[in-house]
Amino acid sequence: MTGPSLTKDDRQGPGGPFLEVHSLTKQFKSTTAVNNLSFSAPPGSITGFLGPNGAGKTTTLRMMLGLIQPTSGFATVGGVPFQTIANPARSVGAVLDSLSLHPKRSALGHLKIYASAIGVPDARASEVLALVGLSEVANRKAGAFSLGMRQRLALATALLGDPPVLILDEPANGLDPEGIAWLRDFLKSYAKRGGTVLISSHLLREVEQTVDNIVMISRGSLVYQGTLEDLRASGRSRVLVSSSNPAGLATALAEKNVTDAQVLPDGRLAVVGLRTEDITSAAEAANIQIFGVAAETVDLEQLFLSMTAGQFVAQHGQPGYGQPPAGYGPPPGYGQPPSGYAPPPQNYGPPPQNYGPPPQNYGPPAGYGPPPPGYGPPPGYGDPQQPGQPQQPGGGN
Ligand SMILES: Nc1ncnc2c1ncn2[C@@H]1O[C@H](COP(=O)(O)OP(=O)(O)OP(=O)(O)O)[C@@H](O)[C@H]1O
Repeated sequence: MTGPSLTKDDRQGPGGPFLEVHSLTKQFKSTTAVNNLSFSAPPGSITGFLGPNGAGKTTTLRMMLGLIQPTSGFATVGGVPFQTIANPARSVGAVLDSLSLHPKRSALGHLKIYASAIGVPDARASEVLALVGLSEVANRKAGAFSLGMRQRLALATALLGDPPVLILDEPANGLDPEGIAWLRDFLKSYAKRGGTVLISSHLLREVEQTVDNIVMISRGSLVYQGTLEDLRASGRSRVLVSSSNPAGLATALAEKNVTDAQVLPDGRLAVVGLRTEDITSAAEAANIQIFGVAAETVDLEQLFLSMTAGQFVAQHGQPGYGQPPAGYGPPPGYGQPPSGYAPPPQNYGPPPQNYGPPPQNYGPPAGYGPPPPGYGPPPGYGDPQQPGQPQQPGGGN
């Protein structure tokens, strides 16, 4: 990595620049796609930018790269506003859309064209092909490439300027498990050398093995920013207790300083932070009979779905949801929100009546299936001048 064209007093980490977003907002007529969003991606690590479909990820990335104009707010690389960076392709490598290739042009030929456009020597084209493992097919026509090979070629294009920052929109889309494993290793070694990586996904599971940090959004607003480790810790196990007196048991546990115990709609008490044997001994001491105890672990995907569930409530227009109750946060019984958990947006609706702890076979919330008819990129989405081209930052609005 040669380093970007930034000034000396840039916000640099030990190995590379911070990527930062400051109060970004984007309004498309009546749609607020991104709402006062701030976050940062530190160098030397991989940050996952997560949110359900339509949450505002692509819009955010496009604003960060100067491809569309924010309604307000701005993004910086190493402390420098993106628009003022002298040679953006050498500072930030980005892949937003799937690559549009001339089918008769070879992979090497394609890269040479981009190399000359950003002013790097032709030899760099062969170097990046090697980096993404495509040297053997350098002269093969791109029209015959699989989706996975096209993804690699798009990445190679982003790497041409040897940038210290990579921004990839849903890079795992269409990759088989082997391709995902390859991408993970590639990004990890890039970050290990000091690079700053931001990758978006609508599936936490897809990037769980790859990312170090998480920025989670729902309906354009931040719901969590922090380490994956902290998010995991917040989804820690709980114990579900059936007893003769759930409220009495909660009181008995509170006397032992366990305040994270809540009575569920089915009458069981959900307790976080105490071992089963400690719960039963507290029950015995309080003369409460225990009928059954079940330990439950919440997985990350469940947590992700519960933290972004408000988006679906709003999107699918379920009736009767007014303002959120005070202090609305993650579902009851799931312990304290993770340290980076942000308060829900103002217009975040309350959970549906039956919203509670996810059942054992908890799946996506209702409506999380196929998008409603007609859902898709809105008209005018994308860059009309260069449909599907790898995004060379700094384009028009
Ligand atoms: N050019 C546009 N004109 C009008 N609305 C838009 C435009 N671009 C995006 N939107 C709307 O903004 C919201 C956020 O869209 P965006 O594509 O940024 O979400 P996303 O999180 O990237 O979703 P996905 O994972 O499906 O790509 C959506 O409601 C979308 O319909």
